[in-house]
Amino acid sequence: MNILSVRNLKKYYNTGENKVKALDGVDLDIRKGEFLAIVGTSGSGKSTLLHMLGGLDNPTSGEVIIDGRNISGLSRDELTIYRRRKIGFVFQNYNLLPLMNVYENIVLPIKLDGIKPDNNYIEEILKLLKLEDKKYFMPNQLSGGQQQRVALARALAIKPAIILADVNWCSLFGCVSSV
Ligand SMILES: Nc1ncnc2c1ncn2[C@@H]1O[C@H](COP(=O)(O)OP(=O)(O)OP(=O)(O)O)[C@@H](O)[C@H]1O
Repeated sequence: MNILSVRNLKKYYNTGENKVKALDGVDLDIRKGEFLAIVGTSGSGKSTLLHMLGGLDNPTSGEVIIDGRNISGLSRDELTIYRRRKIGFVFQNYNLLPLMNVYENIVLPIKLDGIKPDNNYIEEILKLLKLEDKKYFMPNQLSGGQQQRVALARALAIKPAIILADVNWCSLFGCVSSV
């Protein structure tokens, strides 16, 4: 079963005289449980694709079907709810709320939905991501990698249909950096 399908997806940006064809007819099928990494040079359209898949921006044309539902047909309000329940996002800058601790950040999307968090499940995720001793730490007390894992924990906590992660190669696979 396909959990995500994309049909002839286009995104053209019009900036004055210049038209940028960031996506020009993308087709994609991803099955349940499948992991797909999209790699490409800077400016090749990865973030644009991610935004279209997550319903964060409207495509020029084409369809995005998540878990059997064509998100192009949803109203803004329906899309907000669908996104919160079905799609886990991990943004490149993590988007953690600085005045909330690790636990509060993780359960925020669940609480926004008016649902009581399943604390046993949250504990499982914290353990899986080696964050159990950081539960009450504030984001600024965490390393970059720990912050990224909190963002992943928050994405997992809603038990989403898909997770969309905008991560860089180094933070995923590790690389030597010099300052
Ligand atoms: N809001 C916008 N208005 C106009 N052009 C845009 C806009 N957003 C992105 N673009 C253009 O679309 C193209 C794709 O950009 P995008 O951010 O998707 O690339 P990317 O592959 O994610 O790059 P990077 O790896 O550097 O983050 C670029 O040429 C960029 O200039």
